[in-house]
Amino acid sequence: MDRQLQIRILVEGGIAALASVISLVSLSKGLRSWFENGSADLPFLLCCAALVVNYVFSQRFVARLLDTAVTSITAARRDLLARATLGPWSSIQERQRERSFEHCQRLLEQIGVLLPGLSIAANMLILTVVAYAYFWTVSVSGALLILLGIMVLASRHVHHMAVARRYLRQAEIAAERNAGGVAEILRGSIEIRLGKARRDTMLTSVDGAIADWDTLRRAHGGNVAELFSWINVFLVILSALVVFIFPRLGIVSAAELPTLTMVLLFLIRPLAKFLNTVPDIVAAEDAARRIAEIRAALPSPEFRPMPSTDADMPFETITLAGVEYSYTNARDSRGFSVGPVDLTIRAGEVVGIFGRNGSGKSTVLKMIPLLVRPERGEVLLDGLPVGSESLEAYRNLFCGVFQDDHVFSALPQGGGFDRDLFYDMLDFLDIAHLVQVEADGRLDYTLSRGQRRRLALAIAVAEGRRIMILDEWTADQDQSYRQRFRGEILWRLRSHGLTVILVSHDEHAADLCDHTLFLSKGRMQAAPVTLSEVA
Ligand SMILES: Nc1ncnc2c1ncn2[C@@H]1O[C@H](COP(=O)(O)OP(=O)(O)OP(=O)(O)O)[C@@H](O)[C@H]1O
Repeated sequence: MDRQLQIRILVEGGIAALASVISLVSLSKGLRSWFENGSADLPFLLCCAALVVNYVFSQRFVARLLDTAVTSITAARRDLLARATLGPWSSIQERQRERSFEHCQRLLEQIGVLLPGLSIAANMLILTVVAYAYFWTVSVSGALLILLGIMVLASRHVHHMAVARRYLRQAEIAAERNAGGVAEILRGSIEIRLGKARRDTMLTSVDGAIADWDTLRRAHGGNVAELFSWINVFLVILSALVVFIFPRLGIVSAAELPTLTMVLLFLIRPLAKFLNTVPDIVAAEDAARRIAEIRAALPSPEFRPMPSTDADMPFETITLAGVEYSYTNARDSRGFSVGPVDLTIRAGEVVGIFGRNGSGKSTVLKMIPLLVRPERGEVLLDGLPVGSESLEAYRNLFCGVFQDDHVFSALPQGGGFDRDLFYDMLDFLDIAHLVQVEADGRLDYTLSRGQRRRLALAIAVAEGRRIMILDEWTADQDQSYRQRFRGEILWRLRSHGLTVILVSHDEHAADLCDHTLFLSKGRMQAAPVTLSEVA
């Protein structure tokens, strides 16, 4: 929030609160002079004018505060979206596993729900401060005594809020464990239903998190209830002090008592409202702190998106020059290293990457479109390194079907997507009768895993890019389709002018490639006579 806005909010809140107090004081004065002299036009007029000012400014104050908070939440949501779409792929994968994005969205939602109450509480706080300031004009000693009481209450508040913060934080961790466990149960819903031991283990773990959340939230409820009791007792003592004790001690005069009683009654309402909102303020403050922490740990966008990118950018070669990448592994101090790898991909070629499970094929494949950034070596496009300014255009050369592929619920709009070619590909891949495309591009289908990968291939082809990446596309296909892939499908991809980079365990696929790369334990290996010889 910029300083000018802060000042504006404070001034508007201050004017609203001052107008409230003026309206009350003038009403009290007006009533007194009406009873005593039978006329009180001026105070009543003042009261009405102050009420109008109060109406206008408190509305402005709350609306501006809400507006500012909503603007910050919207900015945070857009920032998360930018990081999710433009952040480095490998870090996003990592964060998604930690469910940071989901968590942030939930916290933002939580703040959104608390916002109206918080804005009104802020208005109440200013009102309380102004009403209290009025006390000083009537009785300094009375105001000092009230200050003493407020300080005692504030110390209880600080204590209870520290406890509340601790409970809320621990409850949030338990809720996260619960959500993570339920998500895992849903992902493994088949295995859970087939194995009692597995189900019992998961249930014990998730139920433990539920029990922890239950205990912590109950403790939080007890703590908040105790604080509310303190607030109630304080407000009763405060009223008794001002109305009964102060006049007897001569701290306020009998003439001032009606005005003070009115201001007091008026002060108690916003004070109670504000104090009761404090747990929500703590919860919102805690959520905002967690959001700030999560956002600081989330990777920033890798590049500035371009207004438009040439979907058909020509290229001649892509070269991996001595690229290397290492995974650190908490359980294995050696981790896993891939490279150095040298590979040149020429436009129009079919390039195959082969090797056993865990030999680093997918890692090399992801280094080609720079989804995984090599720690050493370079990726060159037509002999030139790909800088962050050309990263988006470079990545736009690629489409593909990856091992953990995702078929979006709707077809891409624009960007060179060829609907006719898509329908043609559905037909070519024998799934046209199983896929329905709605008028708005949404896809409606029920497909087996192998068929879903055919749909992913149809979409990728229709996207009209220059390079197709296929990571073990045939792994889920039946024998006849594997054969078809080696013949017809690969031929069809070539006929569309596509450069194909494929990872495969299929012995026969190597024969169809113009260029091959064999990997063993992350290192390049000379071409073996048969694939089973790859070490
Ligand atoms: N995100 C990661 N963090 C840590 N290690 C990883 C990660 N991804 C892969 N690895 C490790 O890197 C090695 C190579 O993985 P990669 O997926 O590149 O192999 P692959 O040859 O494609 O295997 P497969 O044929 O089974 O798909 C594996 O041993 C794996 O443990």
